[in-house]
Amino acid sequence: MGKSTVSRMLEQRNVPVLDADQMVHELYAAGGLAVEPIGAAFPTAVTGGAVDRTALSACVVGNPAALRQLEDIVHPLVKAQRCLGLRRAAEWGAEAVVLDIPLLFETGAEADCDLTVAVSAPPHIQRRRVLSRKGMSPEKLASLLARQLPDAERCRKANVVIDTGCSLKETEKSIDELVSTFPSRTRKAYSKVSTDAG
Ligand SMILES: CC(C)(COP(=O)(O)OP(=O)(O)OC[C@H]1O[C@@H](n2cnc3c(N)ncnc32)[C@H](O)[C@@H]1O)[C@@H](O)C(=O)NCCC(=O)NCCS
Ligand SMILES: Nc1ncnc2c1ncn2[C@@H]1O[C@H](COP(=O)(O)OP(=O)(O)OP(=O)(O)O)[C@@H](O)[C@H]1O
Repeated sequence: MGKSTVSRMLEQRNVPVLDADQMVHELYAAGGLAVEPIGAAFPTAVTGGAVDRTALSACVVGNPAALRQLEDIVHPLVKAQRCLGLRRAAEWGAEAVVLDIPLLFETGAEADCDLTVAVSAPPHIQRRRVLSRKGMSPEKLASLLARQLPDAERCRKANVVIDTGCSLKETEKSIDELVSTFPSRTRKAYSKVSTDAG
């Protein structure tokens, strides 16, 4: 739907973003906290001390119970990382942080949010974009979509909907409008931290 693209646009405007998918990547890398429990639950999914996403996908795609089992391992670890990120952002003086979460309403994470934003595109555009990706198949798409709220319901629940069924330039404009509603200290604080961090 363009969630990561919108996240990048927000970061370019100096808004701090905590990206759940990226956290999962870190948790699955060698030394990551998810490697051991995933190895215990799905032995074929760990190779060379890291999670092999293709092998893990094969274990959970088309198997809702296995996907839930995986989520029970991963989601608490992601939540802990998120709390750490939020604490750090508060120390920096950020007044708002964007949480980029694929399963926001599905996991109840919206309870931690003051404002919710759904990134949405018409189904035929979503399908075309997703299926053009390496490693994606109609079966995998169906399996992941089955776990997600229907788009119309997600949009109904969100406070703001960003429609990405348009040009990137038009989406940039929507993001400018959205960011103009955020507290200005968020942007200033984050620019300072980015500089401090080198
Ligand atoms: C199933 C896995 C191995 C597939 O990995 P792969 O690299 O092939 O795909 P990727 O992670 O990019 O996901 C593809 C799309 O599915 C979405 N998605 C990811 N996990 C889930 C899930 N549990 N339910 C529904 N959609 C999901 C992603 O946001 C993305 O849009 C991976 O997504 C995973 O480990 N998921 C479980 C962790 C999870 O729930 N992550 C999302 C929120 S923290
Ligand atoms: N107007 C638009 N807004 C956002 N993305 C667009 C737009 N037009 C085309 N795209 C393209 O659609 C794709 C969206 O992919 P993106 O990774 O952002 O989606 P996502 O929802 O984060 O998916 P995932 O959660 O699977 O990573 C990108 O290749 C992006 O360039």
